[in-house]
Amino acid sequence: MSDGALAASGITRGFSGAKVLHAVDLSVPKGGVLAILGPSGSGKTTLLHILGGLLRPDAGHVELPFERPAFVFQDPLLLPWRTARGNVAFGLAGRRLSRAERLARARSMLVKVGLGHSEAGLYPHQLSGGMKKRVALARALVIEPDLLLLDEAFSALDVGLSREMQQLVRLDAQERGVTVVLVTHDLSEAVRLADEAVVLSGRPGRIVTRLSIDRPSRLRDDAFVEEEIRRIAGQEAIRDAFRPTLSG
Ligand SMILES: Nc1ncnc2c1ncn2[C@@H]1O[C@H](COP(=O)(O)OP(=O)(O)OP(=O)(O)O)[C@@H](O)[C@H]1O
Repeated sequence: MSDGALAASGITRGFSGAKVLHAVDLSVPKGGVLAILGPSGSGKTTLLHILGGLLRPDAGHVELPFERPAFVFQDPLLLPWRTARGNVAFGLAGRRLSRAERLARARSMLVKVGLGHSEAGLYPHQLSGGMKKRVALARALVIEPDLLLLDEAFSALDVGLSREMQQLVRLDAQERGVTVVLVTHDLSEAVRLADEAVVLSGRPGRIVTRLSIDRPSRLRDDAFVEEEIRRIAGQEAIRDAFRPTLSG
């Protein structure tokens, strides 16, 4: 593919002789949102790292036609010696921007993730887990990525905040045509945000089903999301992947 799509074919990967991913094929059109779902240990994070070029597959190929990929890792990985504002501005370090401009952009992105002036000056050890996650998201968005890779980016947030952050990503993706790949355990997050989802089997992870969520994401209200989850949850592959969540 040469139309700006992210494309992966035959992705296989193991660690110390144990196969974690087997022959995964997927593609995401430019500006599309793909969710990766699957049970714990099915290789979702490994696949995300391969799609972002952080890890090489043992076999297979990834086409990665992007200039500014940004990751939000499961662990926020903030620099402990920098404030929230400093951590976000750090993402802009390579740009030809004055320090004042970098800090101004960082401040404004922190406001978008709901962190005001006083929080912007706090150090990571002074931030709650949810606040750190928001700083990590701001650090990714501030560089105006053309590929955004999210690994459980909203998982430590309460429901309201998680929805707000999802909305922020959705708007950013729509306005700038960002391609987004997100790993999640939360089916409702996938149904709200993604155009397509792939579901991995237990280890070694291979794609057992693909779902498409056809309604434009801005038109997915709570009733649609609930109905779609019911429909999807009826599928056997999804029941297997989400057994602990769905039975709760
Ligand atoms: N760097 C590594 N070295 C050795 N084993 C690894 C490494 N990275 C991942 N693994 C193993 O690969 C398997 C898949 O891990 P991965 O984190 O990709 O799964 P996951 O589906 O994202 O899991 P979870 O949902 O629990 O986060 C696990 O058994 C893990 O222990």
